[in-house]
Amino acid sequence: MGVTVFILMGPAGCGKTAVAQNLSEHYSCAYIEGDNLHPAENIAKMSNGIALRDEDRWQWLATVRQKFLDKADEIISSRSECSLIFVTCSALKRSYRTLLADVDNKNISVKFIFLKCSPQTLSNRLASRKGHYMGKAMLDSQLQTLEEPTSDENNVITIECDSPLSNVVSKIINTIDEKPI
Ligand SMILES: Nc1ncnc2c1ncn2[C@@H]1O[C@H](COP(=O)(O)OP(=O)(O)O)[C@@H](O)[C@H]1O
Ligand SMILES: O=C(O)[C@H](O)[C@@H](O)[C@H](O)[C@H](O)COP(=O)(O)O
Repeated sequence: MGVTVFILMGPAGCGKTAVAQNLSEHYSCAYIEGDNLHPAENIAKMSNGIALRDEDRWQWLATVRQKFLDKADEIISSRSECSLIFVTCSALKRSYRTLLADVDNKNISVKFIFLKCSPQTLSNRLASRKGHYMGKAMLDSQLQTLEEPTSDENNVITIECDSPLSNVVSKIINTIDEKPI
């Protein structure tokens, strides 16, 4: 049996968590929250409005990757019904995506879903989100760091996400199920 890992990616506020929760519910499949895997130092930095650097992110990305690989092994060995895993991870740079997708197991396929939003939408969503360490003030650095996936990154599906959540989730489900959008 093969497992497909879908990594919901994009800057803070694009909807990674909200979308992943909906998809995992729809498919009754696993969901891994990348934000929960940051080391405490990273959370402290972001809470204080300090943007992460590459050096802060490598270990975190390796942890995210290991977490979904372990989950995929578990699914394969238990012959679980659901062969999909949804992961939230900003994966802002191409080099981060390369690291995450570097999986030497023909039974595990890694794909990215880029939740593409206008800066205005991101700003509005971060302003209204409550109780999260990542404030609106960090948005500029997120957008500066973001390397939008290019057409040669053939493991990336781009979904326009300025529309309501239900619409975004439906578009992704249709794509995963290979129905016309
Ligand atoms: N498509 C959408 N339309 C409206 N609000 C959304 C949409 N996607 C997410 N939100 C809301 O925007 C905020 C940020 O979403 P969240 O999932 O936390 O983003 P991320 O995990 O990418 O930082 C949350 O309050 C969430 O409920
Ligand atoms: O690489 C980074 O700078 C961080 O991972 C960042 O991109 C991520 O967005 C935070 O974890 C905040 O969490 P939210 O994305 O849920 O706002």
